[in-house]
Amino acid sequence: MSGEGAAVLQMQGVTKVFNGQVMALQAMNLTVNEGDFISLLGPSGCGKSTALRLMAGLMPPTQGRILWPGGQRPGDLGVVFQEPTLMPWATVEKNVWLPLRLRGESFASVKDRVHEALALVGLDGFAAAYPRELSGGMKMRVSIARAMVTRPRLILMDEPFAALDEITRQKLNDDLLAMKAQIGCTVIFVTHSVFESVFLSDRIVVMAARPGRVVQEIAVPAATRDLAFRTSAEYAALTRDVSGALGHAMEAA
Ligand SMILES: Nc1ncnc2c1ncn2[C@@H]1O[C@H](COP(=O)(O)OP(=O)(O)OP(=O)(O)O)[C@@H](O)[C@H]1O
Repeated sequence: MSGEGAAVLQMQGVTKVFNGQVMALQAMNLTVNEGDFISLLGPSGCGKSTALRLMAGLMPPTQGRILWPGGQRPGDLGVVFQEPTLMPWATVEKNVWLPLRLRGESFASVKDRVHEALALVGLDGFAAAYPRELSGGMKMRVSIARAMVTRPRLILMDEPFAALDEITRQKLNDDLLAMKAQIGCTVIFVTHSVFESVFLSDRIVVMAARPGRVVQEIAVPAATRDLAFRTSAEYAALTRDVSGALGHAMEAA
């Protein structure tokens, strides 16, 4: 499902100014519908992470409003950052347990859910491993399992695959779409990569810097997201369009 559901999040004229002088985000409007996969794409400093942190409720906007029409609150969100941020002293399963532990759930009472989340990311055989025993891609899978273990309706991802090699990144892109389909969540995904944004998204929000702002929204109407799409003329044409929009955004900055 993509983009056909009810609105889950609305940003209305959201502006964020840091220290009274840095306009990190200017008058951002965005409606996120249930089931959407939306990418925020733009150059460094255009306010992508600021937008995500505002959505997560980690700080308030300076102006404007963030509405949750379905009644969902920031506490129901899953968040994945560029660094996997795992606890090195804890096993994989204990890392994934963390959000449930913070809600007061004992490990024994949620062990099945933890293992389900690990199966979802293809790591069911690694529950007892420590982070140091895992590759970069596997650590990111653990981080995604930790975000999904509470079965949030909305997952915010801040350049989660930027530090990974291209092959691992493509595999995680494929797997992320499969996981999204399996748990039926909505995803907002920050990236610098035109290719990644076109492959993953229903809509791409192109942003420019100084001040950080939205310059264009581009729909990606592809019916399937697989190797055939990745190697199609349609994909090549879409990446050309999005690259062009990004080029304009950078000239305008
Ligand atoms: N806590 C803060 N205090 C002051 N300025 C900040 C703060 N956070 C972000 N900024 C500034 O706001 C602007 C937008 O930053 P933000 O991190 O949102 O951009 P970004 O598009 O995510 O960049 P990148 O792709 O490099 O992560 C930048 O000029 C940044 O320096």
